[in-house]
Amino acid sequence: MEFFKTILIEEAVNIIKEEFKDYKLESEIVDLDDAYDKVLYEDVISKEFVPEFDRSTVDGYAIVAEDSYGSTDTIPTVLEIIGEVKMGDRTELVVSSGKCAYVPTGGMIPKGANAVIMIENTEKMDEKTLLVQKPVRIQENIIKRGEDIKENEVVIERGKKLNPAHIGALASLGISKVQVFKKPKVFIISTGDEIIGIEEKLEFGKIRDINSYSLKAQSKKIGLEVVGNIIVKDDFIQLKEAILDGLEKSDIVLLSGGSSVGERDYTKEAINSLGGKGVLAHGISIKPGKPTLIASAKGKLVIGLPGHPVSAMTVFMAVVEPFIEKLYSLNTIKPTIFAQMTENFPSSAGKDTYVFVNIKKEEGKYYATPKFGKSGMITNLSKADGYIVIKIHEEGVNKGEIREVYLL
Ligand SMILES: Nc1nc2c(c(=O)[nH]1)N[C@H]1C(S)=C(S)[C@@H](COP(=O)(O)OP(=O)(O)OC[C@H]3O[C@@H](n4cnc5c(N)ncnc54)[C@H](O)[C@@H]3O)O[C@H]1N2
Ligand code: MOO
Repeated sequence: MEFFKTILIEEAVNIIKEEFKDYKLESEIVDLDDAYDKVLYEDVISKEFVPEFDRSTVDGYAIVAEDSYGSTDTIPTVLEIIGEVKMGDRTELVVSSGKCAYVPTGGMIPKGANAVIMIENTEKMDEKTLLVQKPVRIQENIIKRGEDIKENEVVIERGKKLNPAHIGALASLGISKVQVFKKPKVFIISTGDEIIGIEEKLEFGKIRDINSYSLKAQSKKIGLEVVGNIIVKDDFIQLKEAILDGLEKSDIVLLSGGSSVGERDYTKEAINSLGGKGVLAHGISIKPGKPTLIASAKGKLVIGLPGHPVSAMTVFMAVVEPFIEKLYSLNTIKPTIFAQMTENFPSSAGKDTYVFVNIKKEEGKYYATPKFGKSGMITNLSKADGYIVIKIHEEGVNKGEIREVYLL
């Protein structure tokens, strides 16, 4: 029987990046309302200043700041109120020393004024007279023209995954259509005689198809479009046809199950029968997830993930995600925390070990407790808060050690 020679995770990722370096994502124009979580295709360059005019950040009186110097409750400065700025209107008022004008929050600063004193730091004696009871600095409570965004400034760079704040920035510039990367398409195949659809009756010996669903969700999470999924039996012809169908409909085919070395593990054979380069690597130094296949069929990426649900998801995170990030030219910083291990956990010799953990926060400090479940147990992952990676050269992790925990 043929056994696999494992390669490092980094090598696996590099093989994929190198082999598929010519994969280029197309772009599409979408409405701003549909742009959230998509990746920007081109730098957005501002054609305007935001704000277009100097605005007040508070409700108050536009004044000449120097007039207020030394003002207190007991010795206020007396100013003449020359009028009121109307919200949304251009103002023709001109403020000079000894004068002031009322401005609402967001209102235009009249010419001559260089600060706004908050209403609560003043007292209006009558329609024409204001007492200023506190000093303000020059430019205090004013947002200057272009202070937020300048004309010709790169507002958002290509390759940014658009978050709600980006959407707001685009709205501030009146950009209602955005050019984003088209999502790469993925087709998902679950293999195994024992695998049944989740709505089918569960007969003894059968297993519900977890992987199609968890992999679809993981795919969506990282910006892939799932174009289809199917369950196939451990049958060479059926498997080959399913892969061919997947290759026609998508850019990436993900299989799970049948990637090991058992007698009914046809994945490798089926991929190799399609022509092209076929299997590029079989076996990665990762726990869980060692029996992974990386292949090229008809010029497209095919990944054979292990059948165990946690293994399949782990390999997806370790190998598929970095490739998709590269495709999108993304440079995401994964959210992590530093936590103290509450127990020892052994590593597997010759592998990067992914250890799922539960996190507790006590008196401002994080504690991570490793989970000892098996890779066939989905709750080992669904009940976890994060994971740590024990690198290949390390001898496990010790109680009391501080570790970086990747949050799930
Ligand atoms: N002789 C060896 N045997 C095995 C090795 C090895 O190195 N030498 N590696 C083990 C490891 S580690 C894993 S992981 C599994 C991976 O095997 P396969 O990828 O061939 O997966 P299957 O045997 O088809 O399935 C494994 C397990 O997962 C269940 N499964 C499969 N698909 C799904 C699905 N869509 N939803 C839910 N559960 C699924 C399946 O019923 C099996 O229980 O190989 C070991 N063996
Ligand atoms: O490595 Mo397997 O993927 O442990 O379960």
